Amino acid sequence: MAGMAGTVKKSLGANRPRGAFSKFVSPIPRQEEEEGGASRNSSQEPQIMDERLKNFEPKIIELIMSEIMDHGPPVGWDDIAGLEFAKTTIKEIVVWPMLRPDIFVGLRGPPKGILLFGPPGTGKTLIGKCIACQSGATFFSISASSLTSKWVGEGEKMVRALFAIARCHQPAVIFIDEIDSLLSQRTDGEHDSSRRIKTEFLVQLDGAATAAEDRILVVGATNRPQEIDEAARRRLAKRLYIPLPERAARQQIITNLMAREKNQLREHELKSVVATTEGFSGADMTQLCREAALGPIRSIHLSDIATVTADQVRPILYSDFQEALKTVRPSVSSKDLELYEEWNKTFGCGR
Ligand SMILES: Nc1ncnc2c1ncn2[C@@H]1O[C@H](COP(=O)(O)OP(=O)(O)OP(=O)(O)O)[C@@H](O)[C@H]1O
Repeated sequence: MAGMAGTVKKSLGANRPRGAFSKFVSPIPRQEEEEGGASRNSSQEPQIMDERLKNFEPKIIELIMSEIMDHGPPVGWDDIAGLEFAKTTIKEIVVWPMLRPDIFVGLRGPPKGILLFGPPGTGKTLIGKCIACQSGATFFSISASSLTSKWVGEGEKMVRALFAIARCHQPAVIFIDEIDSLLSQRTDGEHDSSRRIKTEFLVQLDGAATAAEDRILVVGATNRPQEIDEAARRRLAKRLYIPLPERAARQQIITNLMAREKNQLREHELKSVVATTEGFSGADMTQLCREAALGPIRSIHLSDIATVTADQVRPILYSDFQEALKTVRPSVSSKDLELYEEWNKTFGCGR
């Protein structure tokens, strides 16, 4: 994962800038609460340790709160260019039900798991985060490969603790990147530990699905949907294709990014960049803009770089984009795209 959703340092138990529905009570004491606790009226303190977490090691809870619970800046629907079908579907099937659980009951009940699939860098993580922000939910974001590699031997416990903490912070969105590495259909040669993590994950997913009152949504993201086995596919009932950005979306990405920079990109020049970037992902577009933004800096004489003032730096020009296009290439091959289209036709829930 890259970009705005991933760059902000996460801090332990910090309050998140969320919507009106947001709520956050840290289940572990914060530093100042421990230190200053004696001098305050302790009867007015909220109950800090949630009963439901008492069987988990504080170390694991702390790890999840600091590394997995996301406290970054909020993401709105307008920050995500294009993807109108996916955005509309998601608002209807998950965001509204999270905001109005009273009317989305019975047949209108939300799915407990959805799958976002498509090429890398197309905004899957942004969508996951946006769902959480727009529904006032706590956002937990984890890469499945870190469950199997980073926390060797702890993966299973992590999964259990993650769902338990999410249950204490409802509504909650658990975003699992590279979910294919957790739910792959490969069985031979599969390590015992990864099989146990997978089993635990499916148990937790089923648990969340049967407890109708739990407002926990699992959002899985993958660039390799064909690796996901049938059992997991069935549980992630809503499967949405997140394709490469179309022309209008590519234009919006450039416009949004350039709005914050000094530039002299004219309308027809913008259109020309958009036309030449067919096949670029959202992440490629962002990379292109970053590269073009370096153009004005590169044009400064090396001996002046230490003394130049910010307003002496020239605006970003069309020629900077032309130069950037020589080095930034699309990262997704057309062969890969065919695979996604094919999988979407067979298993996707959409157009
Ligand atoms: N549709 C989009 N609108 C705006 N920005 C986008 C879009 N898609 C991608 N980006 C840009 O690319 C960056 C990477 O996107 P993101 O992490 O959401 O992709 P992803 O699909 O989750 O990729 P991966 O599969 O590699 O994790 C974003 O932070 C953003 O800067």
